[in-house]
Amino acid sequence: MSSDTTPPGGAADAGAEEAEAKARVLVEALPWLQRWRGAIVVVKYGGNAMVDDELKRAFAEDVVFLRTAGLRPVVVHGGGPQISAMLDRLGIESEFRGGLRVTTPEAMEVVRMVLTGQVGRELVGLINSHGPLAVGLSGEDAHLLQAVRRPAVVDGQQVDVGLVGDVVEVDPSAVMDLLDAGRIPVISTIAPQVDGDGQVLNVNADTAASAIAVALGAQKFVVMTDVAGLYSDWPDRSSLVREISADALAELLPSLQSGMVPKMEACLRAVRGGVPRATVIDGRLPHAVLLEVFTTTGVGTMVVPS
Ligand SMILES: Nc1ncnc2c1ncn2[C@@H]1O[C@H](COP(=O)(O)OP(=O)(O)O)[C@@H](O)[C@H]1O
Ligand SMILES: CC(=O)N[C@@H](CCC(=O)OP(=O)(O)O)C(=O)O
Repeated sequence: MSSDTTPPGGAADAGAEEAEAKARVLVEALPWLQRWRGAIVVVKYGGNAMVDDELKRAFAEDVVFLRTAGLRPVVVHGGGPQISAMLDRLGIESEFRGGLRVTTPEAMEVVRMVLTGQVGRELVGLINSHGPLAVGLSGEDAHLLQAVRRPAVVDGQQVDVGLVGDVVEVDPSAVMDLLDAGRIPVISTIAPQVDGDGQVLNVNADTAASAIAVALGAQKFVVMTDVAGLYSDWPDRSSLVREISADALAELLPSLQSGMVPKMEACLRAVRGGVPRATVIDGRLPHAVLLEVFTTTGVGTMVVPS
């Protein structure tokens, strides 16, 4: 409240400036609220946002915000660090080859337990602290995902990595049912093996998320990571890419390394599969999802059709 004892240019002006800045932020969101109303947005939750308690809560708020603003968010989560921690605790060795976890039958039991029983449950709980919104499901539910076994590629050679798969079929009907009921589906990416007699496979969560985005006809696909986005000349920090076409990304892909490869491949597949926008965002930033969806500049690297 203003007071006649406030000096000119003092607290009253500062208060007015702050109010103006807040109003600007809200008004900036208006065209995006209009544009994304009713849109299915698939968010791959991962990286730091999934291990830091404050970032976890901020992410849950973002998803509830999206839903409340009339969008239809679908969350697909990873859990690599949590799987590694549990395997360690149980004294089960775990190594990655060509970016994929070598998955023995014993490790597969842990992958399933951690993704569906731990990471998924925690996220459902965080979202549901805002209301009865989130419902967790795994790729095993209602034929959501089906996969075939795949090898890793190391130095150009195929290497057997055990119970690891690639998604070949998505039946999104269970997810659509939940969306139609106003819920927020939270998906863990365990996939039954095609003709596998009940065998389940460990699939990369970025890749599975993009297959789900395509099958749902999502209008937007967002992948969280722990860097500001894609760098064309990693680790040169001045080479951050704000927007890239699918064709330019396809050209750049062979030169990329490590964890960025499945993320950018996932974005490329999503866009080539008909999703108009795929963005890699910095999950270290609190409320990165809100900033991406409701501001004009967005955050991270956006992949668009060529
Ligand atoms: N061209 C690049 N642009 C951005 N990050 C890159 C690039 N090449 C390699 N990286 C590395 O990839 C990491 C992202 O992959 P990863 O650690 O697997 O992600 P997450 O844990 O979020 O799934 C970044 O933190 C960065 O260290
Ligand atoms: C085959 C394979 O490597 N699967 C991954 C699945 C989890 C995942 O992808 O989690 P992030 O998104 O957190 O990395 C794994 O076992 O770690």
